[in-house]
Order: sequence, then structure tokens, then C-alpha cells
Amino acid sequence: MATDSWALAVDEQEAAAVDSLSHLEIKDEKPKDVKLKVEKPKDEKSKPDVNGAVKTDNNVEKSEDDEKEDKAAQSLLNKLIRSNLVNNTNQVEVLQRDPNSPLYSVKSFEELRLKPQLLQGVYSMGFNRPSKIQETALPMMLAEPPQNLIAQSQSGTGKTAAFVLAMLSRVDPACRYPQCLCLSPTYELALQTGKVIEQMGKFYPELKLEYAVRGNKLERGQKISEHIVIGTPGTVLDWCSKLKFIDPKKIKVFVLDEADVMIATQGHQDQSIRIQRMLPRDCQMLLFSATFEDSVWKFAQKMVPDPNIIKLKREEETLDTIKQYYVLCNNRDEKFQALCNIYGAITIAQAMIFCHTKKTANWLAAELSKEGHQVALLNGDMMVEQRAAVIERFRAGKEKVLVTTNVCARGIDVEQVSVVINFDLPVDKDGNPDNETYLHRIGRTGRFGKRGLAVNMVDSKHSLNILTRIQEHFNKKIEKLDTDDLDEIEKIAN
Ligand SMILES: Nc1ncnc2c1ncn2[C@@H]1O[C@H](COP(=O)(O)OP(=O)(O)OP(=O)(O)O)[C@@H](O)[C@H]1O
Repeated sequence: MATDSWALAVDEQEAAAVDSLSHLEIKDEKPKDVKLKVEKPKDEKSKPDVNGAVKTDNNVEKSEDDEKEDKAAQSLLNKLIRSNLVNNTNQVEVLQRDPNSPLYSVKSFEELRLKPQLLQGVYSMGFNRPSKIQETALPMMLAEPPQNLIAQSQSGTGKTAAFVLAMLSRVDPACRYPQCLCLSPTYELALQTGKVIEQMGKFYPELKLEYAVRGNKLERGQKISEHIVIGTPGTVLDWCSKLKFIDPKKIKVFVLDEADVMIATQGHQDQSIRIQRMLPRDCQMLLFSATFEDSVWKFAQKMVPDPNIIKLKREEETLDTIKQYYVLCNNRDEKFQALCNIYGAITIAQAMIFCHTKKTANWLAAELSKEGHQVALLNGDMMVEQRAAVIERFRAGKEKVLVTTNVCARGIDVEQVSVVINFDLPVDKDGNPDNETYLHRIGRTGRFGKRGLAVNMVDSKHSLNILTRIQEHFNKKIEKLDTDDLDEIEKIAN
């Protein structure tokens, strides 16, 4: 990788996000600081929290920006802690624009007839064969004439790698202007995708990439010669319209990534639509989302005319292999005592403990540490990179207990964790049982049908009512456990 904007070594990923920005002029900020910031939309009223800490206390009513920050932070966290594909055995659902044309799917990257330098890039990333979603999405994205695509599949199933490969395949390096434009909801997510472009394009040094992100100030009147531009909607819109750094009429591929995160901010939706309207009719439009609720679908339809649609359902989680218990307590201290009794009676390899607020999580982590446990704490005040580091340590077994609020740990797979303790039961913002979160905390996918143990702490009539409703919802008995009876606790472990 010979150029300044591409000069990244694959094995120096951590330094890469900073390095890749080193050519950018960041006003009033050292480039090193920039990486840690969570991008705020331009219209946001300034908050005291300028260090990018993502405030995510569960019991605080969320503004639109908070919602978006949660989603964007979660998405970034997932990317930072993931090194492999998330496996999925579900069938891909395909809706073709032209149902009469044959549906191609590939089992190898060779079948795609990629340029050799791209195939080399793919293999150098350790990809042996296309992921489930890639099998169908890649032939569609690379077909001639180009076809539009809306694709939805869970985080970690290979969407980013797929559209990056599509963009790299379509670029003509001889034409020194932007031909592919990719929108990401935040600065950090744009950098993450940029890294994938850089890795996959490692053996294609003629291709150049530019980041259209806040802080990258180019000279007025300048035209960008890089082939691929990745950025956030506000800056990309400025570059396409007011500043005219990019000629949108020359864009051949337009990617909108993380549509579900994007739509959490009305401003971003509007900007994305305005950008889309500037593009030529024959521009290939590709939209990706990890989830597909109605709002995402409506937005997707506005953005992508005549699309093919690909969906890959999440693998179903089930409670079938989980033993569920509840413990009756009167207050927080009794809950803590019950927890200590459980730890005293059975050997727990690794456990995750969920609290409702970060205050409780902080308190509980401190108390457990005093008892001599090695405790990891995920707290809503931590920056995403710090959270990722905590999760990595926990995964590596450096700590045996992870105390967290839900917001910090949503979507983190807990395969190796056999015990989950709901120190507080999951409730939504109206105080009703949050069944989905309950399932995600303790459920196991069929394939990993390992046995697990879940203990729910109940400390009031209200929480007993929540528990009863959760039990009814899943139609699975949650047994009462007397934590003063050591023999009884021992039995549950067998
Ligand atoms: N064909 C493949 N073979 C092996 N690993 C792959 C393949 N495709 C992608 N990966 C790896 O799997 C992980 C997830 O891929 P990717 O980031 O593309 O998923 P995603 O669906 O875009 O996730 P998100 O929704 O979080 O952006 C990454 O570590 C990526 O390098």
C-alpha cells in the first residue's frame, strides 16, 4: 500500500485508525484525540461530555441523539470485539427484482472472477469462502448491468466485506475522481469500514481512498482524485454540494451502511436522501442494515429504487437448555448476600451479572472485588474502545465475573459464559418486562446448545410480577431457589 491514505499495515490495526488520519488536518485537535470521539451531529446542542464518553444509563429517558449514540456505540463495539464471522445456519431469503432471471450463488471467491489483486486481498484477510450472505449478495452486486440491493443480516455476518469487495471491483483506477461513495452513520464507523477497504485493497495500490469526515478540511475549489470516498452524511453532502469536492454525477456505486443506525437521526436520513438525489440514475445503490423494522424498510425504499432484497434471519435463541431460577430477596444487600452464597456453593467458571443502572453495577463490582473476586466492569461512562478492551480481557479469562448494565452488553455473545445472573430483571423504559433482552442475555442458539444456568434476583412485588410475566411469555418454568440452603444450590449445578 504505497500512498498516504492507504498506508496501513494489516498487523497494526490499533494504530491504523490514527495513522489513517494522520494526513488529515484536524483543526484545534491533535489527531490522536480524534479517534476516541463519538461523532455528534452538527445540529446537536453542545453537551459537557466532549471526550466522547457515551452516556447510556438505562433508567434515563433517551433523546434521539442518545438513542443514536447507543446504537452507533453498540455497532462499533461489535466491530471492535469481533474477529470472526457470526455463524448462521438460516436460509437466505431472496426477493429478486426480476424473478425470471436465474439466481446465482457462489461457493467460492474464485467463481466471482475478481481481479487477481482483489482475490489476493480477500485471501490475505483469511477468508476461505464466502459467508452465507456473501454467497448470494456478491454475485448480485457484481452482476452486469449493475443491480440495486437492499440487504439485511445480523451484525457480523459479512455485509461490510461484501460491499467493500463490490466497490473495489467496480473502480477504474485510471479515472482520477471519486467513483464509489459510502455513507456511515458516525466518524468511528466510517474509519472501521475504511480499514476493511484498506486491508482488502492491500494488493491494489493504485486505488485511493478519502475520508469525508468532520475535521478533514480540504482546500476550497479542490477536486478529489481518490476513487473511493467514505464518510458521514453531513460532510459528504457538503462535499457534493456546497464545496463541490466530489462530482456526484460521476458516482457509480453508492453504499449506505448501517441503515438502522442511520435512521435514528432524522438529520442523517434527510442528508442521505439529498445525497442520493444528486446521483445519476444508473448509479448502483446498495443499502445494508443489521435489523429490518418498518422504519428501516421505509427509508430503504426511498433510498434504493428497484432493489433486489436479501434477508438473513437471526439464528433463533432458545431457553430450552437453560435452567432458570429466581431468588426472593428484600433489598440490594440481600441480593448481594444471595450472590455470595451461590458463589460459595458452586464453582462458576465465568459469569455475567446484569444490573439496571450503572450505579448498581459500580457498587456491585466494588463489593465483589472486596470479596476477592476478579471482576470486570462495563460501565456506560466508558469509551467504546475501553469497553472493547474489557470484553477482550474477560473473553481471555483474565477476569471471571463481568458486571454490566444491559446497554453496554447488548449483543455481546456470551457463549463461553455458563452462568448469567440478572441482579436486576430487564425492563423496558415503561417498566414492563423486556422479554427480548431476557432472551438475549441468557438464551443460547440451537447450534451452541450448551447448557446454562440463569439466576434472577427478585427484590419486590413489582419485580416478582415482572418475573411472572417473563415466565408466562416464554412458557418456561422459573424455579424458586433458596440461597440459604447450600445443598439446594449445589443441586442446581449438577
Ligand atoms: N467470507 C468470510 N470468511 C471469513 N471471515 C469473514 C468473511 N467475511 C467477513 N469475515 C469476517 O467476519 C467478521 C464480520 O464481517 P463483517 O464486518 O463484514 O460483518 P457485518 O455483517 O458487516 O457486520 P456489521 O453489521 O457489524 O457491520 C469480520 O471480522 C470479517 O473480517
